[in-house]
Amino acid sequence: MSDPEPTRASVAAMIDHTLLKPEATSADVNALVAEARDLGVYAICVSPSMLPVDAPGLVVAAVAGFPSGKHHRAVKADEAHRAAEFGAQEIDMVIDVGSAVAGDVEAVYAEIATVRAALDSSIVLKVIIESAVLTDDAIVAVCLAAERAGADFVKTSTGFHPAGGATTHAVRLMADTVGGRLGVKASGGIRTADAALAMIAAGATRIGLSASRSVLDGLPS
Ligand SMILES: O=C[C@H](O)COP(=O)(O)O
Repeated sequence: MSDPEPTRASVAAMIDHTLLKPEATSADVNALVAEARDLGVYAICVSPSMLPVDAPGLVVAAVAGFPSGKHHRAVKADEAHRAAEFGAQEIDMVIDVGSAVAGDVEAVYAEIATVRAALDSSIVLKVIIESAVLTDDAIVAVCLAAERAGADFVKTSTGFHPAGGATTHAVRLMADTVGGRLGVKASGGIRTADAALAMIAAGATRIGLSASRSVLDGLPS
């Protein structure tokens, strides 16, 4: 039997409603929380400096090593640990993409494992791989390293890289590699309902969006 057609509510339940702009203020975060409630999304995702966030009923995610990933692994681990202390239930960490490009998968594994070790096992760890700058082989290798290091999700993109964000090709490859064992989060540049539905059809189990309202407004209720 085929899966039921996604609805506004079912897609909302997969969304991390995201605000990661450098110029974001506390008032902007409060507005994000209010909109998240109104839209019925799963989680909000913010920068760690904006924690704690008063958002009862919503999962709170924060990023680590964002957006470049060019932070020492100990810094990412400390940032993730502190974010969890300040209420984050999920951490979206950026890998050192250069290590992945260079084929140094063990370096990528080591930094993910370092962040994982800094977090209670109840904290969901998502690994941002910046798929737009990786070859297919590198995407597969990094996804397998993330699984080995104890990540819960692999995630396509920061949304801040000039090479681009999520593609259905990358999501499908990531889902084919670790789907069913790890979640797959599509994020970066998803602006329409059709784009979100294409990501879900390709295997995404979570969608990261700053444009949550306009995406959901394009779906049937
Ligand atoms: O991590 C999530 C992304 O930053 C969201 O990107 P977006 O603003 O292109 O939706």
